[in-house]
Amino acid sequence: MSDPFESTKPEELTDFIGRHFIYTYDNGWQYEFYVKNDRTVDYRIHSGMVGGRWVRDQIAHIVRLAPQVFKVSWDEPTGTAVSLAFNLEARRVHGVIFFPRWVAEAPEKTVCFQNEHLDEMRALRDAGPTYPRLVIDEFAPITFLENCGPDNQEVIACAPSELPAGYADRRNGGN
Ligand SMILES: C=Cc1ccc(O)c(OC)c1
Repeated sequence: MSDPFESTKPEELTDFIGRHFIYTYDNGWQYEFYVKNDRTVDYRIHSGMVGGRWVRDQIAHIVRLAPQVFKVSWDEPTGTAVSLAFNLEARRVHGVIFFPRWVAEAPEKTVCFQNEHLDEMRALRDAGPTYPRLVIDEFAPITFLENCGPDNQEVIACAPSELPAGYADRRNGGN
């Protein structure tokens, strides 16, 4: 902590692991995100360019940048790269997503429960085209936040469309 450039110690992630979020980017895209453990995230996309898509057990790089500020980064089987900064104190996320060209051209090809289509996604990634990438960065207020503990398999366990009506509006924050 005295050296801001030292890497994150496991105990510095305990505040973050197990957190379950819903947030809506300023462009209207709504995401639900669960920090399963220090290397793994699950998510569901409620609306936006790839609304309906959901993913479990995505391996990610997770670090603490400052007290209550965490960064989560990963590269998906589709070739889409994502980096998210969570500010728990301010209840705000900043997300950056780098879409390969083929996803920008046909986002619907990625709308599925990805875990059941991993080989297909890698084949589409390898077929491309990859460039030019579509880069989108946005802020999002966190409208729902709870702690579900680590390695909870019930948090992200069904498609967005299978959730009870109004689930994504279950707010516990003023934003
Ligand atoms: C593509 C996945 C994904 C998951 C959570 C996010 O907040 C996100 O923001 C761009 C993207």
